[in-house]
Amino acid sequence: MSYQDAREAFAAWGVDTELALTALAQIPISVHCWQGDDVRGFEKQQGTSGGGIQATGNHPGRARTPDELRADLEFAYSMIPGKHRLNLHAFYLDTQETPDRDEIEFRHFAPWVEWAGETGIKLDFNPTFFAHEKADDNLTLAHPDAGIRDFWIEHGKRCREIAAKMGAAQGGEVVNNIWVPDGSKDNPVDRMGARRRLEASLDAMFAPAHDRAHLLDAVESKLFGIGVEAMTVGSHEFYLGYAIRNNTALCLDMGHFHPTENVADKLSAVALSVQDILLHVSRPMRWDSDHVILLDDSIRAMAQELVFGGLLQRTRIGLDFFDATISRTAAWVIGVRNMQKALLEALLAPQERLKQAETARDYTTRLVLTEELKDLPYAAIWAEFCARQDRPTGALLVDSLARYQASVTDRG
Ligand SMILES: C[C@H](O)[C@H](O)[C@@H](O)C(=O)CO
Ligand SMILES: [Mn+2]
Repeated sequence: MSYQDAREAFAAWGVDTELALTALAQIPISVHCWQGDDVRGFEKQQGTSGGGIQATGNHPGRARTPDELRADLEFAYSMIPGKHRLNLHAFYLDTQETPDRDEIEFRHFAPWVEWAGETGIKLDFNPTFFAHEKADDNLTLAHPDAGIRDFWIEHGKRCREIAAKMGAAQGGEVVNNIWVPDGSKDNPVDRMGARRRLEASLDAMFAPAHDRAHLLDAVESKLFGIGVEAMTVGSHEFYLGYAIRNNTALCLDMGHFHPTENVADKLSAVALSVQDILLHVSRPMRWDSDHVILLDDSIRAMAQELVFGGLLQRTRIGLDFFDATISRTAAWVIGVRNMQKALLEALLAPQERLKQAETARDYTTRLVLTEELKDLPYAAIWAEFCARQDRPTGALLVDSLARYQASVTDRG
């Protein structure tokens, strides 16, 4: 179907496709660097992946150096319409030096900052509280040993400083998201002690003030991980309270709740108490398995809540998945484009009409509408969005992804 025909089909429902296309072009997605190398990072001394997160698979083409990762990212962005961001983890530093986590500085990320300036791809940041000998027992900020807590507090402080400097360099806000793996494999007897230690460590880490225009602190909760099945210290309730008390952003990772929970439903609930929200859009399969996101009901529901709830302005959309069984660059492209497609569908919905039916308690009309809307020609609008930004769709996309993958398969 042509764009013009599709545009008329939506106009018949009172929807202006041009407005939707303009809105979609303004939604940045923070692409997670760690899909490119299976969450290994570029420190000279490598630890285990740790923290209950693990990429599985051995597809050829893993980025082994910062240059390879940047090349892969540039290719991925060239397949994705719109202007997006890069979410960098601290252990992706790019330097010949070997600073420990409590010694990293802004200069260790200079090549990334330079690249961001050249490409216009702005950075977000994350401290790395895993893959390190001082995190081997899945305790960092909540560790009973004050020396280990201090080590990680220093890491967190330095990351906040680095992120704030990145923000100053790129002229805007950098999200610095904190996730710690801390928890307990078996039933603990002093949950309160662990949570008090985590709270005190976070307080110490957040004590230095930074310009809010350059730094947005976020905290990420989790239900459980491999090796911390009995308790995660930084649970949802813990961080929801912490974010409210301390005015930080709250990060909701779609893989960090019970598999039957509807994470989209949480957006409007937490938005009443928390100003800024960060999403880690992911696809858990039976557990926090971090599969590449599909254009499925969970993603559609998330996008609809963002749009219908008027939450786009105060939500930063980041992705979090890593699959080493398929082309890593294709994984990025598929995942980001699926998030965009879900947002486009939500932007193309006759929102007021749907809400009117619900307010009038006319649930029959609401149901007829939601089901009939599924037949609208979204693909033609998406194809137009890609065409206007010179991005491929369909067979052309498949060919481009395959060609790039073939060019990196001989990496050792
Ligand atoms: C690498 C990320 O920081 C990590 O995936 C974290 O965000 C997470 O979700 C841990 O389960
Ligand atoms: Mn996450």
